[in-house]
Amino acid sequence: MGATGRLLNGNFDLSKVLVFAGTGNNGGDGLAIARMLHVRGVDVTVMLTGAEDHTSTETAQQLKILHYYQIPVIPASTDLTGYTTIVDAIFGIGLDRPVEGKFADWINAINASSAKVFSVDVPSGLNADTGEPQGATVKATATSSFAYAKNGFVTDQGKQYTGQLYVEDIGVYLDDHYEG
Ligand SMILES: NC(=O)C1=CN([C@@H]2O[C@H](COP(=O)(O)OP(=O)(O)OC[C@H]3O[C@@H](n4cnc5c(N)ncnc54)[C@H](O)[C@@H]3O)[C@@H](O)[C@H]2O)[C@H](O)CC1
Ligand SMILES: [K+]
Repeated sequence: MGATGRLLNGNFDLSKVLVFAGTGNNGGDGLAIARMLHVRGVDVTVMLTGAEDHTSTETAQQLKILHYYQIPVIPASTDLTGYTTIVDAIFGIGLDRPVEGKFADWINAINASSAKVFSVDVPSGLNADTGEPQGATVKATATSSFAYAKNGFVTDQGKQYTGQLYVEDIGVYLDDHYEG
């Protein structure tokens, strides 16, 4: 069905959606979701955690498309007033250190907001291998994980962060490296 389909399935109030995006490829996936919601008529705003010229190649490409569609892209903030759904695309499997400082402030604001939270691939801050939070960690209403459910999602602790877990087929498999 795809992550965007999970958002469109009726369980989320899409009156005013915020995509909270990091500058890595997890953010790029969030930007693609923002575009797909926008073309379906959803009011979407993007908050970006870093500078537009410091994004990964794929994320830069997605940003270009968002600008073409004139989807608002604003700097990350802890003021999340008015948003009915927040798409968490800050960190995915590239998390490599504890979440601190302004990232922790943003994640704490997401958790404190009254909006439902939909995490892209991994709840930001959760170690996808162990299911241990690495500092501030998003508590999602639902998570769409790409290709397979990460090991950390099936632990008792990990489950508390993913919420409802969906696994999306993106055409990659664990045995992709085998020939024939
Ligand atoms: N790998 C695949 O098979 C696919 C991945 N997809 C998506 O890509 C993300 C992973 O993307 P990546 O760019 O490797 O990492 P992230 O976006 O998770 O983050 C990288 C970014 O964040 C910085 N960083 C890490 N930890 C911290 C921290 N604690 N504080 C501040 N900054 C931090 C790091 O330095 C990098 O700049 C995966 O989850 C999927 O969403 C595709 O979907 C395709 C298949
Ligand atoms: K995420």
